[in-house]
Amino acid sequence: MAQADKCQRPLRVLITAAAGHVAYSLVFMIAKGACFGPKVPIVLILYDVPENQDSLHGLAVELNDCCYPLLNGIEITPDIQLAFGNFSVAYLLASSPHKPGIQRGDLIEANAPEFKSYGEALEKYSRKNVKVIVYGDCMNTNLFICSKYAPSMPQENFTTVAQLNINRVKAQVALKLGVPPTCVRNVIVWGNDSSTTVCDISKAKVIIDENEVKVKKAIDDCNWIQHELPSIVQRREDDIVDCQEKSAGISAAKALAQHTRFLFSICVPRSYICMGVFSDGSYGVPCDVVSFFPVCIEDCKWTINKNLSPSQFIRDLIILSGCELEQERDKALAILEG
Ligand SMILES: NC(=O)c1ccc[n+]([C@@H]2O[C@H](COP(=O)([O-])OP(=O)(O)OC[C@H]3O[C@@H](n4cnc5c(N)ncnc54)[C@H](O)[C@@H]3O)[C@@H](O)[C@H]2O)c1
Repeated sequence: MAQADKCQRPLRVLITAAAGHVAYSLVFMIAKGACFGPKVPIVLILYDVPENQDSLHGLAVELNDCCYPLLNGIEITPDIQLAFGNFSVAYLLASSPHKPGIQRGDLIEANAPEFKSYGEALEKYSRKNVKVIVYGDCMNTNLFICSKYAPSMPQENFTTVAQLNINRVKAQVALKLGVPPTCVRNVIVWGNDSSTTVCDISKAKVIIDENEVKVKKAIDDCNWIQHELPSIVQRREDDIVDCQEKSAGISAAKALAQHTRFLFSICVPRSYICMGVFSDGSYGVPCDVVSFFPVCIEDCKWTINKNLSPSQFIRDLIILSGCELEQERDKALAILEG
């Protein structure tokens, strides 16, 4: 196994809502090298509300007891200035979990002030070259708000995570075709992370009996592809919450780890990569919203992949999801600015 580089300065990684369910799985992924690779030493900065500092202490004890060679330190704080004052990568996890019966508007209302305060803290206390990964319900709108209140921070520094949606599509396609999910590639998701997320398998391929074929051809069921598959993926989080009364934890952390490895070019993908990034108007998505797009990564910098030509059916769905993003952005701004 690769050894941690003892000469390298540890990477300082901030996690917000760190006493929560998603963070509980994520910290172990980071500490064992699943996010930044097996050679990068890590200091974790765990930020949560004062009432949950005991949980953070318990988490730190568990992490220490794992004896991960990469983990060089754990800092725990309810102080936003301390948390945001010295880090290189932040996972800004939303604190309002999805619950049965909760409306999307309620989540926007709960998240907007929190991500405003994260944006203000980034602006005041953080270096301008940090990378910020935003995750959780309404993540694309949360990123928009966070970046708006951190105006001197380049927009390229911010991304949201589309990988869980991609993994969910891959898992369903694999199930339908009776193959392992690793045989499925080139799934794309566009738009918002909501009931309008666009699952696009028009370019996806699958290996069946050692031959790579188009997923569309292998499935050959237009209704399943256009309606049933997106509906399963969009309902997935509700299904999990209904069963275990909390959000997805392990699968969310795995998606965050994959996103990180792509973003920092730690692994070279065999497939399209998708992320939530600021729109430049590509594919008819309005400018000034954050949307899932296929992206290319070079030297840890993303650019929107503009070489794809989605079908008219997919284009219409992307535009619909873009309209929802505009509405959510405007709702969040109205809450914050009156
Ligand atoms: N869409 C999906 O598929 C999916 C999957 C998993 C998680 N999620 C989302 O990810 C987010 C995190 O989920 P979770 O299960 O970890 O939530 P959780 O309820 O387990 O944890 C939330 C944490 O946030 C903390 N918190 C509350 N207010 C805070 C504040 N002002 N500042 C900092 N921390 C604060 C709480 O103390 C708690 O530790 C939620 O939005 C959840 O819905 C979405």
